[in-house]
Amino acid sequence: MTAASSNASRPTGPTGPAGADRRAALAILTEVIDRGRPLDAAMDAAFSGAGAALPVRDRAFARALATAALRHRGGLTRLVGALLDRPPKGRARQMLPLLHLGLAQIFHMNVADHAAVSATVALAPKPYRGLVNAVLRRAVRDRARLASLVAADGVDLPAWLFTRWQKTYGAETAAAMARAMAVEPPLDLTARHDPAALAQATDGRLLATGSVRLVRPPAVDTLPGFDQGAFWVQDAAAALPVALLGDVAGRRVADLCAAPGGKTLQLAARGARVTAVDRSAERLATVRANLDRCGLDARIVAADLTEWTPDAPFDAILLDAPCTATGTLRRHPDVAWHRGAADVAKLAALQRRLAARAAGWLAPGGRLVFSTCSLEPEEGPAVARHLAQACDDLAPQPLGDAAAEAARLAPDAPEGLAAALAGFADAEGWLRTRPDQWAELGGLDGFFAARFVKPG
Ligand SMILES: C[S@@+](CC[C@H](N)C(=O)[O-])C[C@H]1O[C@@H](n2cnc3c(N)ncnc32)[C@H](O)[C@@H]1O
Repeated sequence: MTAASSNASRPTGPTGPAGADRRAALAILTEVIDRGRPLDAAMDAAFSGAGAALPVRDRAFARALATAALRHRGGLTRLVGALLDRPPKGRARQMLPLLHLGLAQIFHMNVADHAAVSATVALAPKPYRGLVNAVLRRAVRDRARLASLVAADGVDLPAWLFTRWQKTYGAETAAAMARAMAVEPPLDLTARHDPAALAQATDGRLLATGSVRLVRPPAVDTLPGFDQGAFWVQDAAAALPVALLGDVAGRRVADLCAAPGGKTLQLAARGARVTAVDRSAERLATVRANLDRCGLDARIVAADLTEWTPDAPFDAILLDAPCTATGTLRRHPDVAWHRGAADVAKLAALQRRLAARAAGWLAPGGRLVFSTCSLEPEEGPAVARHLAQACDDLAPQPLGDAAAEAARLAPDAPEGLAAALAGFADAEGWLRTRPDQWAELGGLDGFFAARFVKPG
């Protein structure tokens, strides 16, 4: 196991037929890599139909294995290159995902070498068993030499992304971000009412910002309070943009680009009269299901925001815009391989367009927060600057010190939230979180948020 291990290991519990877990992992990885399917969708597909019979323990292992193979894809590709005399051609290329799975177990998981090798070889079609066996055995034998080949900073990420991060954040921070991306993240929950009670009930850690953090959690729907809607899953950084809107109780609030709904739930739980807009009816069904589970309500509108117009202005607006999501690679490592530099430019243009439209829907005296889960400056500070320049009647409200932030928060905000927000301010006063921050607590997703006010 290398220093950047996912620490993923086999959970306890009954198992299904021999090899079913690794076969599911192979199906997931093949869907993601060969067919460009998002990891979550590929997992849903693998665990439905015949896959629904797979025991919880096998599912967890399949999920951990496929995720580790994607999280370390850059390094695994390099390892395969070093282990094969020449790149595989034609049908032999089909063995690549299998080799990645085998090597992920050997280098990044707590799996015994003999089990990693024999169970992976068993999945190979007969003509390729010898090849897979030879490659994996050689990997075990040469582990120390090979580990040094994949020890370089950023080796697991596609070059387009790591080079960008080095340019934007500097070599040291980019390396720390890449290291943080290689580690299995904790599970963060947002409480509907009482974060302290939720932390106690789930044996979690109450963070200064009010989120509850669980390291090595059981399945979410087995946690106490799930059926009663006491919480929803939301990274601690993803919960911050709503806090920037301050006290929303009784206010008309637009949640633009709302699905799957973490921020809609936060707003509704704080007493806002929420209009949640998203163009995906399918994803809005998840918002509705989560609202129902938590006993909350919101007006849901399925519409394209480049065309939709509200019938009256809003007291507050959150625009959590579509983005490359490079801040969420800890949970969605597939994103790095499905996106490229051209997507950054394309999505940044859409963000500018949506932000300018949203600004026109804000009532005088209202606040607007623009956010993305991207680490790319074009999808954060550049959009915020553009909005400030393009809209005469909108003023940026930079993050201040802890006292200034405390005065802007809702009266029942968690005690440590104002200081935490102040600590996340970048040089321009926008909110910027990075995966290497709060490392001792298990890290954070990368988020950007900019706050504006429309003078009354
Ligand atoms: C980053 S996700 C939003 C996450 C959400 N705010 C949350 O906290 O759960 C972006 C969303 O934007 C939606 N979207 C993308 N383009 C859109 C458009 N032109 N109009 C409306 N929604 C759009 C997508 O369907 C997607 O659900």
